[in-house]
Amino acid sequence: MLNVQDVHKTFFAGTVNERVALNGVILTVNPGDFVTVIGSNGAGKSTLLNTVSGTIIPDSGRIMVGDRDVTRLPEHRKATWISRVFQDPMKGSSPTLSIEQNMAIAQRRGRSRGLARGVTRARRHEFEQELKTLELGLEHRLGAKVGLLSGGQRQALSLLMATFSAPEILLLDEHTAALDPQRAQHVTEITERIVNERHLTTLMVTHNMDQALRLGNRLIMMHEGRILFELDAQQKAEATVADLLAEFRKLQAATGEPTLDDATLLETARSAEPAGAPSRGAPAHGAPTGGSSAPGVSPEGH
Ligand SMILES: Nc1ncnc2c1ncn2[C@@H]1O[C@H](COP(=O)(O)OP(=O)(O)OP(=O)(O)O)[C@@H](O)[C@H]1O
Repeated sequence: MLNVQDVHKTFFAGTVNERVALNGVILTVNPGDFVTVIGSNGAGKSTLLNTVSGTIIPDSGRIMVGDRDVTRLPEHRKATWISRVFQDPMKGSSPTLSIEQNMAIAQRRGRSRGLARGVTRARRHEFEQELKTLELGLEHRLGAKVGLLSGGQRQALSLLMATFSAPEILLLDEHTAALDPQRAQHVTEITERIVNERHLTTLMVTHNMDQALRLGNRLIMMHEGRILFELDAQQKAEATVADLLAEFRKLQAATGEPTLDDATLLETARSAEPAGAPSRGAPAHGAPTGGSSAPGVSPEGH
């Protein structure tokens, strides 16, 4: 379980460049929950993931993984419990090592340091079985250098490696955003399967509204460092991309600032329903989150 308790983070506090990135985030992700995270530009989505993973230490508040207080632990100390897949397919694996060497390291992650000396036949067989599930033919290329793989193959491998050690928390940071639509779709399907099969407790940031609605059992929308509203599984099932876009537009009207960046518009254009399609009755005013500092979806409250 992940428990984010009233976390605040301000960059360059007290200077002209001050940026409030997290402004009292309260979030409980229960075991097996798959929470998708959307939000306006600079809403604090990445900073939230960074504070959970340990890349950034919050100014105040607490982050608990199970009953451990991990607020001030650096990233490498959290690696046993928290895994992350980044947007950049180049980040999750070592290009100069083979697929099996990368997998061997991933398997040992958080347990001991250094490169596994050799890969036993049993482990190789295990790796092959794991790779088969990706349906990319990588099980036949265990000795190939990872640098030779395509972005999509590499991202699928990163995802597999990130989930190898059965992390208590899986963080997905726009992990399909850099892929072309077809590969993004494939990695999305793999994500859904792995998370479900392994019952992983997952937090996924995405600019793709369709993906945010289709995947997971909860959705949160962030704005200005807070969780503005949350949809539960039922509400998510009933909501449409058009409903989510309407929420962004409401925010834009209230703040006078653009809330949708190019990445979101592009991703959304790919997946949005035809203009004028009837809403499936989305809870346009999503349920207030259990601990959200925002009273509901209404931007007027901010
Ligand atoms: N390392 C940093 N140094 C200074 N300011 C930062 C840093 N990281 C984030 N910020 C600022 O904190 C705020 C939140 O940024 P963050 O990247 O978390 O938002 P986001 O929701 O992920 O945005 P986007 O969807 O546009 O990537 C922004 O104003 C951003 O400029």
